Amino acid sequence: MHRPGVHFEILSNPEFLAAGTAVNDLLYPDRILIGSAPTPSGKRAAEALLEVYAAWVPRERILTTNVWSSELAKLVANSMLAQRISSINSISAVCEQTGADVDEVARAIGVDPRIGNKFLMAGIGFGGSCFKKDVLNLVYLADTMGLPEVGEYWRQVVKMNEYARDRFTNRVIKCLNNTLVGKKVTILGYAFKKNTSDTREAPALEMIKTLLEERPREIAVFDPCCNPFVVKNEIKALLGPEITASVHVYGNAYDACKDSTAVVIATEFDEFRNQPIPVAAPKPVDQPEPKMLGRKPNPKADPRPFKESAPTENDLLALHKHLVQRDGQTSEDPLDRFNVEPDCDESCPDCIQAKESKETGFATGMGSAEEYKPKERLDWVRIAETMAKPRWVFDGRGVIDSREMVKLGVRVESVGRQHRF
Ligand SMILES: NC(=O)c1ccc[n+]([C@@H]2O[C@H](COP(=O)([O-])OP(=O)(O)OC[C@H]3O[C@@H](n4cnc5c(N)ncnc54)[C@H](O)[C@@H]3O)[C@@H](O)[C@H]2O)c1
Ligand SMILES: O=c1ccn([C@@H]2O[C@H](COP(=O)(O)OP(=O)(O)O[C@H]3O[C@H](CO)[C@@H](O)[C@H](O)[C@H]3O)[C@@H](O)[C@H]2O)c(=O)[nH]1
Repeated sequence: MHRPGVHFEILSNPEFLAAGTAVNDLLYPDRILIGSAPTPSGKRAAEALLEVYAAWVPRERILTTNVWSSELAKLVANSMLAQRISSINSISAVCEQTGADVDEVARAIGVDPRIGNKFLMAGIGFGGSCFKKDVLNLVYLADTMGLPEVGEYWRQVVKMNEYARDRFTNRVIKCLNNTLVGKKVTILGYAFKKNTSDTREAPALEMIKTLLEERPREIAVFDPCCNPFVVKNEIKALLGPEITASVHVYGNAYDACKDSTAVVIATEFDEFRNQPIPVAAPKPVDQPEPKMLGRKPNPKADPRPFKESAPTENDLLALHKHLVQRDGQTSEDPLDRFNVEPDCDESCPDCIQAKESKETGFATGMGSAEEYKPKERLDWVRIAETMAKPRWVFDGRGVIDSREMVKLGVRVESVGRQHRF
C-alpha cells in the first residue's frame, strides 16, 4: 500500500529461543532485546514494542539499545555459545593425548562462576540453523569492515567445529581397520540436538557422507524424533540418490542396530543413555515449597497463593506448569488461546508415519503434530546381542557409560573421555 508521508521506524528485536524449547523460551525469556534509533520517534517506537512484551515479561528483563547493539548482540550471543563448544572440543583432543578427561576438566572449570558450567559438553560439535550462520555473519562483518584478524578469530570457531566432527568420523573408520567394506554402521540420532526433529546443519549428515566414501554394506539411521521418510528423502536430496542407495532409515533402534559392527551416537537423546533414569530425590517433609524465581516458573513450586488478589495470566501459566506434572492434568492450553489446527492432507509424512507406527507397533516418537514425550531408554543388552563382532559403540555425545558397555562385550570410543560416568 502506498502511503506517502507516513513516518515509520525500524526496530531490531532478535529472538533467542532454542529449538525444542521454543514456547517455553517465548513465555519465559531471559531477556527481550529491542534496538531502535536514538531519536525521540525511535524511542517512542521501542516503547510501543516494549509495552507488548510487558504483558508477560518483567520490565527489568526488557533491554533497549541502539539498533546496531541489538543486531550485534544476537550474533555475539550465538558466536560466544558456539565458541565455548569449539573451545571444549579442542580441549577434548588434548585430553585424549594426555589422559585427561574432558568432563572432569569441564566440571573443574565450570564451577568458577566467571566461566560457568553451561555449553561445555564436548562431542562432535554444534549443528542447527543458527550457530554456523551467525558466526559466519560475524566473520563477514569483520572482514568487510577491514578487521581480518577479528574475522579469522571467529572463523576458527567454525573450523574447529568441523575438525571435531571429522576427527571423530575418521576415528570410526580407523577403529574398523580402515575399511567399511562389507560392514554395517548404524547412526543413532539424526537431528542436530535432542528432543527436536530439526535436522538443519546436523553433524550426522556430514558423518554419513564421509562414511559412505568408505563403501560400507549399509549405513543405518534411527532417530527417535525424526520421521524416517523425511530423513531418507533429505539424505537422498542432499547427497544424491546413487551414493545413498546403501542408506536405510529405520523406525526403531533395534532393527537399525541389528548386525551392525559399529553404532555411532550422533545426537544426545536421553533414550540412548545406558544408565538408569535418575530417580527424583523425595522432598524433605517439613521444608516449605521453594519460591518462584522472578516470574520464571519453577514447575516444582506451587505458585499459590498469588501475589495479586486476582491471578495474572503469568500466574495461571505458572500454576499450569506446576499442575501438569500431576496425573490427570493434561490441558495444553490453560489460557484457551490456541486455534484448532486444520486436518493435514493425505500426503503429510507425519500422518503416514503415525499410521505405519500403529500398524507395525513401532513408534518413532513424535510426528511434528505431537508434542515430544520422553520414551524408554534403549535396551543395550538386546542391542549388543544382535550386533556383529567386534562390537563398537562410538559415543559422539557423551551419553554412554563405557564401563557398563564393556560388560556387554562392546568396545566404546568417546570424545575426550576415559569413562563417561
Ligand atoms: N529456529 C530457531 O531456533 C530460531 C531462534 C531464534 C530466531 N529464529 C528466527 O525465527 C524465524 C523462524 O525460524 P524457523 O527456524 O522457524 O525458520 P524456518 O526456516 O523453519 O521457517 C521460516 C518459515 O518462513 C517462511 N517464509 C520465508 N519467507 C517468507 C515470506 N516472504 N513470506 C511468508 N513466509 C515466508 C518459510 O516458508 C518457512 O516456513 C527466523 O527469522 C529465524 O531467524 C529462529
Ligand atoms: O555443551 C553443549 C551444548 C550444545 N551443543 C550442541 O550445540 C548445538 C546447538 O544447541 P542449542 O544452542 O541448544 O540449540 P539452538 O536451537 O541452535 O539454539 C541456539 O540458536 C538459536 C537461534 O539463533 C538461539 O536463539 C539460541 O539462544 C541458541 O542457543 C546442538 O547441536 C547441540 O548438540 C554441544 O555440542 N555442547
